[in-house]
Amino acid sequence: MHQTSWMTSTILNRLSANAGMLLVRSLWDYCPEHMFIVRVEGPADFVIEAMNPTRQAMLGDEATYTGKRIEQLLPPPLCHGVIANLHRCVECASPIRYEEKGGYLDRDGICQQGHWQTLLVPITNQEGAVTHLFGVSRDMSLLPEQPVGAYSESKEFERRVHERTAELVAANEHLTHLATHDALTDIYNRRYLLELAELELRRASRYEQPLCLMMLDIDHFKKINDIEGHLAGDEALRRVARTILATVRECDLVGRYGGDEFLILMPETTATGAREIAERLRRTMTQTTPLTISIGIASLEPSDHFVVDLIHRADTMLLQAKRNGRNRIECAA
Ligand SMILES: Nc1nc2c(ncn2[C@@H]2O[C@H](COP(=O)(O)OP(=O)(O)OP(=O)(O)O)[C@@H](O)[C@H]2O)c(=O)[nH]1
Repeated sequence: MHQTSWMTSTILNRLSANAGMLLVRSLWDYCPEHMFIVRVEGPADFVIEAMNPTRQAMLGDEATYTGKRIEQLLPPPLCHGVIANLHRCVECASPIRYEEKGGYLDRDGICQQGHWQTLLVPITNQEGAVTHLFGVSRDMSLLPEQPVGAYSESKEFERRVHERTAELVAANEHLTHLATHDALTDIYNRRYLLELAELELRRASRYEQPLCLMMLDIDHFKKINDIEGHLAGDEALRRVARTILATVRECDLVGRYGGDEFLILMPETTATGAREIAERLRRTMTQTTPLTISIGIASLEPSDHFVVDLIHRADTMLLQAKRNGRNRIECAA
């Protein structure tokens, strides 16, 4: 098996367990390459378990990273590329090499462009299942120093390639943002939210975790358009989006479903928890804006196979909230 072949090789085989541990520890602590360990929670679900000091120096303290999922730490589209490679390594259950580029936030929260060459090694349990992935990444943005005066043309060429690559990466990120976000409110658009929601639903079903969906709609929104004009209507939609983002948790997925309807998918949240968040949102909306909202909540049931099942129940509850007088919350039992 790949994962044990190095253990049986010559010199390591002669080391005592303690010396072996010291060797691993020295490599981890002093290696100038980035090292990390990721826990495999599902086919497309990966949690950071550890990062060596080199990686922490670039991205932030271990405490900021450990226990977090890749998509919580890296912005799209970089996180999609990373998850795809992690998934590929789990699928083939053998080491893979790849290059990745993209924007990320450094330890000071500043957006940087990264370029890494990574070796990913699967770690299996006794049953042969891949439980963790060990990665070593070389930071390709750290180009080797060249002698002063020499290769100036190639340096200039490299500088232009870097500049061009950075422009392309930025343009690519911009296009990805346009394709995944609603142009008016800048929250997720319907298509992308539903795509993410299907993944969340599969994950929650598989691990039997609670999941709730909130559908909300502005009360008498048509009147704002009719009386104050469409620009005022647009501003009301942006305001609702901002209020939602400021009220829900970071891991909740917020998107515009269409018109004045918004969806909020809340992972690891029970119906009771969702009702509390919905009540907070309803109250904040009435206290900080001239608007009121109605909310329908549905929680994941074992018979749900697709997000549309949840949407259907949340929509029915929303309709009930409207019928029962608006500015209220209804939750599917
Ligand atoms: N300004 C603006 N209006 C929009 C946009 N998309 C949809 N609308 C309007 O949103 C309104 C939706 O109204 P409804 O949800 O059907 O009804 P309502 O007035 O909110 O009434 P209740 O939902 O029953 O409380 C319609 O007038 C649409 O024209 C948009 O992007 N901008």
